[in-house]
Amino acid sequence: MDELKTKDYYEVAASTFTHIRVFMIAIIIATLLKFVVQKFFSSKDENGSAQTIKYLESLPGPRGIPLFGPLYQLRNYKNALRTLQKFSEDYGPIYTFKVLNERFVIVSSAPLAQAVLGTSELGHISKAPVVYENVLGEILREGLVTSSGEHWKTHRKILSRGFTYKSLRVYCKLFNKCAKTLVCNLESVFQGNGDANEYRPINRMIHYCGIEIIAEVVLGIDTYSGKEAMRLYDVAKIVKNITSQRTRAPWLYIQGIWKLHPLSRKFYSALDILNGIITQMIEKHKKAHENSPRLAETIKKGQVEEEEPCGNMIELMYRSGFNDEEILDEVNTMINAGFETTSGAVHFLMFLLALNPEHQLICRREVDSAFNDPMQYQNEVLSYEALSEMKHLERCILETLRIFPLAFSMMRKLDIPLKLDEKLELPAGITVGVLNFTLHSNPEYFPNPQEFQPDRFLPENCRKRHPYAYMPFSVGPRNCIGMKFAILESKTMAAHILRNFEVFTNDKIGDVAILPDILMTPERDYNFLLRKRMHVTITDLLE
Ligand code: HEM
Repeated sequence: MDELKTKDYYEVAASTFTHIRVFMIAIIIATLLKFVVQKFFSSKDENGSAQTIKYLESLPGPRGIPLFGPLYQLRNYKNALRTLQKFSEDYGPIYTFKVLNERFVIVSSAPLAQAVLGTSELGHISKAPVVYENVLGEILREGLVTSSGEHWKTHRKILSRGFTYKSLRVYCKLFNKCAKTLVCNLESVFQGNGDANEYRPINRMIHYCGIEIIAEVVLGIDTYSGKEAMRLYDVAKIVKNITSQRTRAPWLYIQGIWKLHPLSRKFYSALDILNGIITQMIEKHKKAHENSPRLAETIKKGQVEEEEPCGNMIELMYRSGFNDEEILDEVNTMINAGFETTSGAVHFLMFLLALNPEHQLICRREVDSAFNDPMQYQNEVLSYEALSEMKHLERCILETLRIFPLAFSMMRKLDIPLKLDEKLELPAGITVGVLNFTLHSNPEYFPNPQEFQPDRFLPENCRKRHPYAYMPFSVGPRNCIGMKFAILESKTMAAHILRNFEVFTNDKIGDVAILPDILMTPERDYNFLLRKRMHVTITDLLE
């Protein structure tokens, strides 16, 4: 574990650049070889009728440079999201390009996005090839994000039971507990030694709160002990950081190069530790539930209500008859899909509320009225109902995810042809993608898209919008299973922060580049000043 300290990671990452020339040569040779093999020895080039191919060829799109297509235009990593945005503006709602022999079609209108993501006719079309298979596939394997077909369908149905209304009500207590620890941690930073007016990052503390929640909900780790969750945080962070590094360096997608790279050793050691923690928890739960019937059996016997709330997800998986490998894959998936997404959203939310104090004030009024109501705040827990009532805070979260939709690209490899409209059918074999941030900044759907306007999400305004114009959680059969969980968790963290602090920032939106890692990631953490609020609660008065 010691050898996996973040400092070491940066040292190793630095060595990437000393090897860069060797890798550049390797990548050029490898890509040339791949091109030659695909061009001359493979029949996998574009499927579809001559008419479709002609149509695809006629679509606009960045042609870029031979072999690498628009990768050259996207080489400036800090600007890459803006470049993709510009492609949509320049080439319209559907455009195409090729990288090596792979054809990509990108759509950025709501009806076309619906045709891609809304269909269940395709069975469950595979997730995007490159990143999913080569990079994320190593961690998530056959988990929900990366699997397809019957396996996906059965697992999705079972795992959905971990996100029902009854389960969410149970998690609410835990969200509150972890959010209170977050407030204590923030207090110790801003009220401890040092300049009380200094602006500081808070991202690490928000992320730590996120992992505590996931550790307890998914793995059943008791976060009161703190130690286990901290270990999980350290190791999950290393796996994630290295994965991000790899996403930025396409030559590391090539297994031969990756396996020789020093980062891969670090990656596999961290992954082993992560899998070790999960395996330990699986064994623990197996022991604890040795004598209780597996859920599948009890349902058959009609003894358990469908809607029984979930204790934790390992228990749900074990009792539903998943084997150890399946549990490992799904737990890794939930940790990766559920931890940095939500905490990243809270980080962006705090930033946007600090930039828009008038909305911070409206949210705070909502929050205070819940905290001051003994029916809504009992035994130091904001109830599920209280959180559901915080409508303006919810609109601020939705608006935050419009501007920063963390999981920004939904790519699909077509297993069978896909009809986009009456005239156009995309052939099997190509990769089609929807970039939600381009839809979210389309003035046709969101006038003045650069402005923070939570009222866009008032019910009357939502009704007027195409259902596929807004999709931070994707839409359709493969939408985010954790959407309600994420909104409830974000609300709880934000409510506790706003109850205790006034939030300021000295950063501006353009100061920090947003990087297209696996998730949208600010190039550096935003800086905040948190001023402790003085409030007297009804409970205080009664005491
Ligand atoms: C703000 C927070 C979150 C955002 C923005 C988000 C976004 C998304 C998006 C866009 C997808 C679709 C990806 C695609 O189609 O390629 C997705 C899928 C998924 N998300 Fe989330 N997510 C969030 C939180 C969570 C949480 C808290 C969990 C679990 C605890 C979770 C678990 C999953 C899983 C398992 C899938 C795959 C679903 C499937 O393919 O059936 N997510 N998420």
